[in-house]
Amino acid sequence: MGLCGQAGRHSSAGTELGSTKMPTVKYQRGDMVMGRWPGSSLYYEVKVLHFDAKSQLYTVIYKDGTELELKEQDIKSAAARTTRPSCTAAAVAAAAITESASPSRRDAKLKDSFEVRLIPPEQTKASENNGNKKHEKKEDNEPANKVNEKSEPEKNQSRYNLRRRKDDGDGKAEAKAEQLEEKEAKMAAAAAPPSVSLDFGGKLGAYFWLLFLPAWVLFLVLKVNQEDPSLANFPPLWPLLESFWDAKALGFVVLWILFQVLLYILPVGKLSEGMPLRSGERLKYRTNGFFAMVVSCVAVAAAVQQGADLTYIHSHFLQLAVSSFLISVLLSSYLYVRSGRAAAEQLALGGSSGNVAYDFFKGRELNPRIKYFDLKFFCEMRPGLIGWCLINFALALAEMKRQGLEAPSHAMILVNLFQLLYVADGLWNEEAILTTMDLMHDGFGFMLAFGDLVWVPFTYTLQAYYLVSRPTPLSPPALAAIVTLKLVGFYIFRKSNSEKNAFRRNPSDPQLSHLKTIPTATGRSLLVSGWWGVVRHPNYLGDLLMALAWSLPCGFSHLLPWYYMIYFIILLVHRDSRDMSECRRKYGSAWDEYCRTVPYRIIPRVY
Ligand SMILES: NC(=O)c1ccc[n+]([C@@H]2O[C@H](COP(=O)([O-])OP(=O)(O)OC[C@H]3O[C@@H](n4cnc5c(N)ncnc54)[C@H](OP(=O)(O)O)[C@@H]3O)[C@@H](O)[C@H]2O)c1
Ligand SMILES: CC(C)=CCC[C@@H](C)[C@H]1CC[C@H]2C3=C(CC[C@]12C)[C@@]1(C)CC[C@H](O)C(C)(C)[C@@H]1CC3
Repeated sequence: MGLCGQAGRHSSAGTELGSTKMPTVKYQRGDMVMGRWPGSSLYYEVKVLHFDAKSQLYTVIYKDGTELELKEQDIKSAAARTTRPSCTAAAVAAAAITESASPSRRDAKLKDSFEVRLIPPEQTKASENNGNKKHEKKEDNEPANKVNEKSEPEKNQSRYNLRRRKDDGDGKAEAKAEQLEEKEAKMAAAAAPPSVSLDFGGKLGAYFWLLFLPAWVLFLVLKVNQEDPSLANFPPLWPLLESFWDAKALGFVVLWILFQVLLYILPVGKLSEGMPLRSGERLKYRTNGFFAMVVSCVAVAAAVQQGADLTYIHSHFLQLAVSSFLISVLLSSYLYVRSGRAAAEQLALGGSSGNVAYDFFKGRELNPRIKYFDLKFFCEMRPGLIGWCLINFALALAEMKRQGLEAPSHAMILVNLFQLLYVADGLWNEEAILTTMDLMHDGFGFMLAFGDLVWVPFTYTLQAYYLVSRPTPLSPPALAAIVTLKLVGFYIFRKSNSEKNAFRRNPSDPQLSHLKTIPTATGRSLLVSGWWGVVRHPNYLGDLLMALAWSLPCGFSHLLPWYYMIYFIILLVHRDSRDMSECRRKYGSAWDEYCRTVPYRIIPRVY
């Protein structure tokens, strides 16, 4: 080391570089030079962004957007290039840590470090745009940098690790470093600028979806009521206007939601922590969904025992759907109005386009709460999801009544049990929802309110509705094949979701130590083996296999019971591409590396 003298002795006059002044120092802004990677003797090509005379540090940027601050002695001129000029910071770091595998050497190197600070890629663009001024400000005030300053040695040790993680001694250092990673991730997230790209076709798209989604639900509900629901039989008969409305139906929906509110606020069950927000805060959620489901089942059974006729749900399906729709519109309006008072850091990224229709549709506030009552979490997991099972059960009773059966048909039992298992599993693992896209990134607006309260209970039940008046016998081999398919799908779905959830909650979980990971500049790693090494969304694969098993019992006479399967393929393909762009933005070249290592998105060797 110690290649050059101190930068300070050169600085006096200052050099004009674009609109900003840079003191006369050895390396100038824009120079391509070789920067030493902290903790190693490897040098990589970097661009000089800024020199700070006060701290005597150069801010440099790697090819993947990672920014570091280096001492002059850790920089060589490009002519001195010796190694891997175009590596990404992540790969660089991996090489560095592999190289320093021996603990004593590694410790020595880590000690020998650095006034270096790792700056997340999100900030890079902003800092590049704002030039030197921004950097000067950041050095003094940026909390992320302060944490990094302290923790760089540990951070490098854990983050840049492409080896199997159980090879790493007693894991204590790793656990400590992972805690720091989490802290850094919080800080990085807090500093992330709002994204400007608009999903769902942007502003025009929002108008379209606002009209199309309710119209589509209405179409499906009318269609499944037709004696011949084939596509040729179009359009379905339009009912009289007064038959859309039923005050009693609205009363039932309101009662159901209030009942779920009551179960949600009961001080029963665990309080789970959500993922860190941009502010660094972690919200607490009452995860007693499974309890709510069991109590709801008991309450429904008691009501039936007392003579309640659940087939009302079948005969008033349209009115119940319309009532739920009205509630979802009221809720979305409330959410939109209250989001006007929300602080900037409480808004979802990209949730504030300024366009009323778009913001109303997509939702602005990330976690709207009334005291501790989390509206998004509640709506996503409770009334609609448990309501879905209630409706399915009512439809099984309606089938028995309509077809004069003593027990529901095999097809109806399969559909009921399969979907009950899906919902029960979701509620049993309720904590896992806290790491999904909806909870972490999406605002709460019409899309999710309508999706949770109308779309899920009134379109996910179409298979059961279809079977009420369309007997579909199943042979024993068909039955066995469908059950097997469901179980295989469920296994993939559950295992992959649990693996990611466990990893995100505790990256140093000893049970996951056999998995390989790719480090990223944000401090979080990506799983690259196990389920997440097979395809990029193994959970979607399992979900799709289950969806297939839900449609198969309804046979092939009509397209209508296959609607869920078709919708789900579209939803998941779109969700996957939304997630890919989001991860590309978050993780930069580490994400590209993951995509190269795991080339298929959902179906191995196909897609
Ligand atoms: N029935 C339905 O209507 C329905 C609809 C949609 C979804 N779902 C199901 O809901 C579940 C959740 O789906 P989701 O769309 O929210 O997506 P998800 O797959 O649970 O979450 C995606 C996130 O996981 C993280 N991630 C991605 N690759 C990773 C890797 N290799 N290692 C570690 N973390 C990685 C990333 O976030 P971070 O890096 O920021 O953690 C990414 O943004 C899925 O099982 C899906 O099938 C059901
Ligand atoms: C209105 C439209 C077209 C879309 C809204 C989408 C919304 C209905 C889904 C988005 C994420 C979904 C989801 C589940 C249900 C449906 C959504 C809310 C889920 C709660 C179902 C149960 C699962 O076990 C799960 C993994 C917890 C699901 C999480 C995602």
